[in-house]
Amino acid sequence: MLPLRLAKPSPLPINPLFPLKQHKISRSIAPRKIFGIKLHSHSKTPKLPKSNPDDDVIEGRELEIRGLLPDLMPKHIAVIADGNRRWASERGLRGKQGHRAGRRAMKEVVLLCNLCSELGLKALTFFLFSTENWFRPKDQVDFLMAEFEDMMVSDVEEKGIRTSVLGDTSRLPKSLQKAITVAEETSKGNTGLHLMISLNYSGKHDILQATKKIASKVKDGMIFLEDINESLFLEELNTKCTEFPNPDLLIRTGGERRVSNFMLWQLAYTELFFVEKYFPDFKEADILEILRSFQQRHRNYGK
Ligand SMILES: CC(C)=CCC/C(C)=C/CC/C(C)=C/COP(=O)(O)OP(=O)(O)O
Repeated sequence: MLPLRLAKPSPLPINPLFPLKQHKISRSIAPRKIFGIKLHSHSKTPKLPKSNPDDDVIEGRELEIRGLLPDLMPKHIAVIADGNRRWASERGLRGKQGHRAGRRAMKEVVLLCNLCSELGLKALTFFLFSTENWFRPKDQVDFLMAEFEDMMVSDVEEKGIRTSVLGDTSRLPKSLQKAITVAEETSKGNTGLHLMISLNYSGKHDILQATKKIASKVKDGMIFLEDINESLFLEELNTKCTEFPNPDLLIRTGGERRVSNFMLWQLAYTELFFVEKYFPDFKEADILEILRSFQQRHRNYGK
């Protein structure tokens, strides 16, 4: 595991798909809103701005996205967005302000990953509320629930993004459950990035509930014991809503180096990146640097 301290970006790798024109990025495309943030694109799946020979402007972010290698793009990124309260406390702010700042940082990550979907990134999962988080002070839990609901209603407006919630939603406030159902229903046909938000999620619970469903199918004679294998198991996990359930890359901000009961089955061969920064300070440049670093890792899946 790499105790990643975000270092200076390494030189951009040459991208064989964009070898000649990648230094000329057009600004001329009219902006539209994604997740409350302006984006230069028109279509449902965001398009990277096209090169324009008459335009000498270099947009750093687009340039860096173009520098990534589509063949080595992760299909699924998972994020443990940690350190929001510590960020607030160090600034003499209240925890709520830290979570609001985290929400803004989350929008930035979602926006960037949505742009990366054109290069092959398909899914992004945020671990926002664990089954253990219920033990936090009630006013903090209530605030987070209200924020999650607001996020479902206000932020999940982006046309290309599909939203799903992972976890046992039955314990969430009824109004939040309703907002989740609406967000999932209205976005289910979207073909851009698949944003998965873990609420009241526990990796152990996910494995247990899958085991119970499989056991009951065996008991009812719907399947044989011999039918149980990894792919059948995956079909019963919370991540069954995506074609890419196993994250290729996990990012945890906030300096802790553990997975905290998150996607325990799905993380078996995930590349782990631990970032010292608190989540509200986690910016586009950080995720781009991690993507470049990920593309240089050798993955042999134990072979
Ligand atoms: C809509 C909405 C609220 C969006 C995103 C905000 C966000 C990133 C929430 C993460 C929630 C959470 C319980 C983080 C872990 O600890 P912590 O960050 O609370 O604090 P700590 O690690 O400093 O103790």
